[in-house]
Amino acid sequence: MSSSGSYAVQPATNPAREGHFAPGIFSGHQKAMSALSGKVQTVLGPVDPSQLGRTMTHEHLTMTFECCYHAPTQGDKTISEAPIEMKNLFWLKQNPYSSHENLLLCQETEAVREELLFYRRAGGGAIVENTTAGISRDVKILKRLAKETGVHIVAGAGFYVDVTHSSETRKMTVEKLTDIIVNEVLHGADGSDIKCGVIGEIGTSWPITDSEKKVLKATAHAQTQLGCPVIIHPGRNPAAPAAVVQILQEAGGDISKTVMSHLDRTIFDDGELLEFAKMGSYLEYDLFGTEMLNYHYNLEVDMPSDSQRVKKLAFLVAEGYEDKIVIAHDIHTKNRLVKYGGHGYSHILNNIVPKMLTRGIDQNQVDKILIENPKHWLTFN
Ligand SMILES: CCC(=O)NCCS(=O)(=O)O
Repeated sequence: MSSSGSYAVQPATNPAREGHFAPGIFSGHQKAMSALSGKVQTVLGPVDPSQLGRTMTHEHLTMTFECCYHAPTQGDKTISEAPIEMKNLFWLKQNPYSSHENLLLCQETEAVREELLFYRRAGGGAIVENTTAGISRDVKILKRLAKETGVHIVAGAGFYVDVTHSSETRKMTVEKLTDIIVNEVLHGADGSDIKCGVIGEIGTSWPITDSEKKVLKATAHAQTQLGCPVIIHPGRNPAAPAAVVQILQEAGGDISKTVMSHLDRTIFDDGELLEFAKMGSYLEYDLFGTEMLNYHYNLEVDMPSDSQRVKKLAFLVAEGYEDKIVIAHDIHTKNRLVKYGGHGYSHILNNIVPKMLTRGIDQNQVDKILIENPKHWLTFN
């Protein structure tokens, strides 16, 4: 920021910024950036960061996950194709990706609306909705939900994992991808004027594909121009988060304003976790409420329990990372909703916070994790 409070555009000496925009377009961005500086951009418009309150930094309110359907064993084929029934809820908890119906969160807007009202009553203020291109983002529904529930909702710009990239997306240059992302933040997404307030979740696989590498570079370039928050979905390998950060860093991204999601199923070794933490991103434990015996996307992984997640948070706090931790549930299937016997969007506030307080994390640290860290991350530079 300049002393007059307006955003000072850096000279184009950063290689990540050079040559990507016609001067006319760039000065348009410059104007919008000064308006967003110091604000959080929700689907209802920019707000003062102090208005957010307790914030879940990684949720979905409407999306489809058919891209990631996991075929069940032969014996479970019938349940997998049937509508969801009470008697199959335990099966669904163990096999969430093997039921077609379970992957259609987009059919549950009324239930989600009701559950956001529970969330407000439980003391929740804001939700970051990470649905990006490839898993059916719908910012118009997000705007309606924000209006009807009073929950601040921040929508995500950009692209999910490679398997969802269209052939058109794959052919795009980094410049074109950057333009799309910048446009979703400055002008609106999904053919509307409803604007995204974060880039991501940007999807990556393991190994990271060529198309994903282009999207990561575009993410860094867009972030450099916008001064905005970024959130990443890493591949399922302990080396994946650092590999992503390296690509973002080399492309000029601001790692201190980037969240690395899904660490609960990605890095297990404490030494490796601390090595990664040193790279400077926010560290996100966002699968609270998910407990399953076999994690079908990577059978090598033992999905942790909520108690183990809390232990990891306490470890990171003890190691001095209380200013870098953020948490969420990452609800992305129907069975996670209260309507289907799941934990819903208020589980952390109702059940995990009291547990944190008995496991060496004090109220001030809880407030940092739920209020201060999300606020700083989400505020545009
Ligand atoms: C779209 C939701 C999402 O990607 N969730 C992550 C699931 S997992 O990779 O952690 O299993």
